[in-house]
Amino acid sequence: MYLSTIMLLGSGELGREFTIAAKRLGCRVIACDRYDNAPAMQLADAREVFSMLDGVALRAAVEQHRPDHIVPEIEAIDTATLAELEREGWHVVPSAKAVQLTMNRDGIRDFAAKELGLTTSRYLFAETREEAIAAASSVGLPAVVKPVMSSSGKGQSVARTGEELGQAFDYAVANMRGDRPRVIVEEYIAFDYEITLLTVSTRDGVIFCPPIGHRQESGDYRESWQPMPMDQAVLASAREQAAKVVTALGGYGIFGVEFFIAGSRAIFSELSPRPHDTGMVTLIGQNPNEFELHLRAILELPIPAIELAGPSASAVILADRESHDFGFSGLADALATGEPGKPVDLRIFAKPNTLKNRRMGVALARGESARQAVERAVAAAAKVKIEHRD
Ligand SMILES: Nc1ncnc2c1ncn2[C@@H]1O[C@H](COP(=O)(O)OP(=O)(O)OP(=O)(O)O)[C@@H](O)[C@H]1O
Ligand SMILES: NCC(=O)N[C@@H]1O[C@H](COP(=O)([O-])[O-])[C@@H](O)[C@H]1O
Ligand SMILES: [Mg+2]
Repeated sequence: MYLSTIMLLGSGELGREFTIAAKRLGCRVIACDRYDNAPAMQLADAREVFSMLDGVALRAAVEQHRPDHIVPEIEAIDTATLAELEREGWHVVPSAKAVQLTMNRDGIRDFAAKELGLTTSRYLFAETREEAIAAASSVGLPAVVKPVMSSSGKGQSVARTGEELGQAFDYAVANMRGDRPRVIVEEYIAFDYEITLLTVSTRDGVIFCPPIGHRQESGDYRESWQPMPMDQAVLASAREQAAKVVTALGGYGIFGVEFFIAGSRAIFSELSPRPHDTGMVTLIGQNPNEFELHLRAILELPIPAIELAGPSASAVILADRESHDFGFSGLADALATGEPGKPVDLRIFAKPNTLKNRRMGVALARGESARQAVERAVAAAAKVKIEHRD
């Protein structure tokens, strides 16, 4: 009855949109996450609640549901179990190697810089405060310090002096995920702008979405826009590097490849072997969107030319504090800002609780230029209010 059975490891907002795409094509979706009622679970055929870092529980869920495709949606997964499952014949998207290398910054950075020769910032890894401070002599100051295992900017800070490097190390270790106190100390790049190049590895070759520009605050994205107007030679360099890395990682699916653009250089930063949060902008302007592209690539279905309706943007809706009883207001005002040819739309993720700065939704808009689309998305997002009742 179903086209295919997909097990999602992680069930947040990205998994929710992926589930919608999969349901539209008649797939069966099993949504897994560490907490019940996660956004994708609300739409899936079945759910399993366990920590994705618990290899025993992960294997049990796979053996119970027997998915055709295991689709990671978050970074922190027991990748040793995924590698074992792949060896036993289960299909891990895009490949266990890609998931394993990208879970930790040290894995993907060394692979990109040393094995593939991509352009990256100068960097060193440190496991003690002293090593972090000593890294300044080769990396330079200011330097960005991040836990090797973290995402969405957690534990990340910029150090301007040796003393601050020590503090940045302590901060990274206090906010890391997992139990390996290891940080990357990397050269601070004073970039002109940064992009996500959504790169799709398909049965028929590698294809690219129009580049997405974004603005980050505290290591997490606030607005993204598409297309980012770019110099063609720099875009060509980013594409070449992205194609090289996704091909080397193996498997089919979409990858969010992040670059800093400084002058004529496209500097590779990191990559997600799955849809990217900044790529939510594709929900309003791009056809197929990033979730549909991921699904089509995984199922080895043909992908038509990627079309962009016009300049588009997304702006996040963040919570300001923790709450377990809350609602939303202002949606009508936000949606009323839509105009013919310049639509405005919303996604409310329906996460069961808020936390300070937790992303609860996103506003989407089109405009005459990317700049105008951003202004419209930001204005719509600002109209949506979270009403706390506790
Ligand atoms: N070396 C650097 N120089 C300048 N800015 C940086 C550097 N590294 C990171 N940043 C800034 O911090 C942001 C987050 O960094 P990065 O993507 O490495 O972290 P992350 O926690 O993996 O984020 P996510 O998982 O949301 O992509 C970058 O998008 C960029 O704006
Ligand atoms: N940058 C990675 C990213 O955006 N991941 C997305 O956020 C969810 C976790 O949200 P939460 O922390 O609010 O539970 C993940 O499940 C994924 O959809
Ligand atoms: Mg990033």
